[in-house]
Amino acid sequence: MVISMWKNLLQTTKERILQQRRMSVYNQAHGYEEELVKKQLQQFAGGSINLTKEDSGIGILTLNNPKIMNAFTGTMMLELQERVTELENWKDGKGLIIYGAGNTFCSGSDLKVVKAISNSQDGMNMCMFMQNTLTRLMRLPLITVALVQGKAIGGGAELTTACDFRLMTPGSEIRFVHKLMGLVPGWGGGARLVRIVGSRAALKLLSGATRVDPERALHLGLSEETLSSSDEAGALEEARAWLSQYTEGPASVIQATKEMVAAGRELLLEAALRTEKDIFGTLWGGPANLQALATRPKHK
Ligand SMILES: CCC(=O)SCCNC(=O)CCNC(=O)[C@H](O)C(C)(C)COP(=O)(O)OP(=O)(O)OC[C@H]1O[C@@H](n2cnc3c(N)ncnc32)[C@H](O)[C@@H]1OP(=O)(O)O
Repeated sequence: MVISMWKNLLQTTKERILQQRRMSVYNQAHGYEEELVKKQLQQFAGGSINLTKEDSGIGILTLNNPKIMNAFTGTMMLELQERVTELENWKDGKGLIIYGAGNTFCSGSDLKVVKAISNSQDGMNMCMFMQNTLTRLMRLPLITVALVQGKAIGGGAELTTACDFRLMTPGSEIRFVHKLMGLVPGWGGGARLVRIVGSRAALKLLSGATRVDPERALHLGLSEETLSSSDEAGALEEARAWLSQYTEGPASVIQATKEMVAAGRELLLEAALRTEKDIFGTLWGGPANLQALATRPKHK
């Protein structure tokens, strides 16, 4: 009886955590009609977003539209949402690397799409769609890395900020060019950049449309490390090795760790503490915890 009540409570807690993770920033109450937005984005086809899930628990997400520097068409935006849904449901997942095909990261929105939807309502719809998707990406229970080769420009720079970490290859750059387009970031990259580098550095990068090379990115805390390889296979291998330092161990523990940090990053202290308690409750006395106790570990 007590055990079954405990199991029910645990299940309810897990469902609440899952629900929080999938919560969208925008819904109908904000005048956002997702099905209409999807129909419109469907008209702008090209490129793809591919996902490979490796046995190690690391997923590789490829932005694949190299003819236009992996710029996002409408169908790529839709596919990104689908892949994020798939990753939210990946029970054995622990980490994710996002990179661009053809040795370059992403040059933002496809300018053809930008021109075609240059009225205010359509622009706002695309902005809400991408904010919803990138917020869910940021909240994935996986440790995420943007592997920046070549250029991460405009929306591409914004996408890097939805990842937990950025790794850059020699000669690469991250650049928020929005000002030069008469814009500000709209995919959530402005708000996230402030949280990563602080408001003063963010203001400089955005108002100067500054080219951020690997050295400067390291100095600002925008990048974790400059990799030594510039070629795709070598850089991916280095990124995998870097990420593996943090994904060793059971998926349940890695996922809980990421969710706890995401709560600490996003919520006010009391709400973050309650979430930490809920997440702790999903692990305490669980298989990984019992197995660790059985080995009577010493952490010398
Ligand atoms: C969310 C808000 C946004 O993202 S607004 C969009 C912001 N992005 C931009 O404005 C990027 C514009 N493109 C550029 O500045 C340059 O193409 C960059 C990315 C610096 C690359 O320069 P470079 O290495 O010399 O290559 P390139 O110019 O020859 O480009 C190769 C082909 O790709 C194309 N391309 C590039 N970016 C886009 C894009 N965002 N949308 C559509 N097409 C793009 C170029 O036009 C070029 O094509 P083509 O060879 O001229 O047919």
